[in-house]
Amino acid sequence: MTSQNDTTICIAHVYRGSFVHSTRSAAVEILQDTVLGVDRAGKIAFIGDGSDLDRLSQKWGFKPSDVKQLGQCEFFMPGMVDTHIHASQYSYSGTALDLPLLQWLNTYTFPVEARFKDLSFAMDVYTRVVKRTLKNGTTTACYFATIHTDASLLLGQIADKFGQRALVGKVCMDHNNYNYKETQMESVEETKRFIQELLKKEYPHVRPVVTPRFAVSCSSDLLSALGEIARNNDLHIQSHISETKEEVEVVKELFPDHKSYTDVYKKHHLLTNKTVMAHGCYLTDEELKVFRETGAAISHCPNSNTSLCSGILNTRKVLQNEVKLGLGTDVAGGYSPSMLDAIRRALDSSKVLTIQDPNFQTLTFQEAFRLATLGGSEALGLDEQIGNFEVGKDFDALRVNLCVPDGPVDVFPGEEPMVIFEKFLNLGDDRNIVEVYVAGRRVVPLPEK
Ligand SMILES: Nc1nc2[nH]cnc2c(=O)[nH]1
Ligand SMILES: [Zn+2]
Repeated sequence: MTSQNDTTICIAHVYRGSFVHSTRSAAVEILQDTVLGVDRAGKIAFIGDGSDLDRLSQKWGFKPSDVKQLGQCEFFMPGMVDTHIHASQYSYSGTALDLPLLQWLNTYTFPVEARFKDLSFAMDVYTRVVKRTLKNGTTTACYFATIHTDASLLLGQIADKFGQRALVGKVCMDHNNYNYKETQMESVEETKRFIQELLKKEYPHVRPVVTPRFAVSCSSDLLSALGEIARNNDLHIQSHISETKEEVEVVKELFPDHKSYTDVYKKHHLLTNKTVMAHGCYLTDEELKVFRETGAAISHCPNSNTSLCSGILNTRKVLQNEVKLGLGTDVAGGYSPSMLDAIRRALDSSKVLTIQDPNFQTLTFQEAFRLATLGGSEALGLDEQIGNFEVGKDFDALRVNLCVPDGPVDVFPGEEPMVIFEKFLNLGDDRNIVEVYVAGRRVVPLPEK
């Protein structure tokens, strides 16, 4: 189906059925019996009412018989955005959750990350994490790799091959107690090489992100150099902030001339409207104000925060301060690579705050869904392109079917669309995510072999 209309847009696919998404004004909007057309470039060309199909087909030059009709238990939702995931930690996800952060890094994380010097190990782990997250509905991932440039480039290549939208960061760190680190000069030179080589590939949906690991493992000179690289190349930045109390204390000792942890990043030009900082459990109101002013975002990683006993992010306070907020799995501090898990853990951790203070306004499931989709796109500065179903955005979408044979969810007669949707968020899994699209390309089911 490739006919042209008078605006010369070629419609590649048309879908009819229910579409569930967030908008700026509604955490969840359910569009029933809706028709959505995707053009050859993978962008949403039109959205209309099912009753208007004949007029739409004439206007856009497609045959009504070419329309793909969704089933009764099916709907489309936007692809999920994992704003913080360590691809290099995927091999031990689901294990090693018995130590606090700084000990956990030295005991489990650094020895595994050091292995990515070996490109065949990198190939195996990175292929598996990209496939696993795609199957679970992550259409966009903001990845930490390791300090190794070639393995980090390989992650970009693999994301491109399987069609995942990705920001990929070569990790930078020039001091810690362990033997897994670079000199400041290596870190800077290799970051420049990584950016140059990744951009040279011209992958349509894979971009580099400047990645100081965190202030604990980076010298002031390294942080400054990375801030400058990001500015000179107009790049995204990612790091960690205020995840644990102990870490906040260490940063105070390392950077005694700075007002706060946030101030350390701000003074090194690392807080911009393309920055995403993971965790932020212990940020003060004053620090949140700096986030809002700079346009920097927070990635809320609730599974990790609980699994490493790090803390609880007060998401309500972050939202009230109008700081951009997305969700992250933070594999492997978070044990699950699934963004559905991140939604559930975000709800759980918010409920814990309500248990502690009954006046605390618990996050709703609709709000958690928004964080996993549109919120994530805002946090990564990609909301002009992805995050919901708006004409002109890329078609990044999950086709969800709650009635798959032997699936994890039972649907009963007469259940309302919002109930079916809530069941998917709380009970669904990858068996229900029957198709995944990134920029109009179907990437799940995964290619055979
Ligand atoms: N959760 C988590 N926090 C960090 N802080 C610095 N590095 C890491 C990491 O790999 N995981
Ligand atoms: Zn992390």
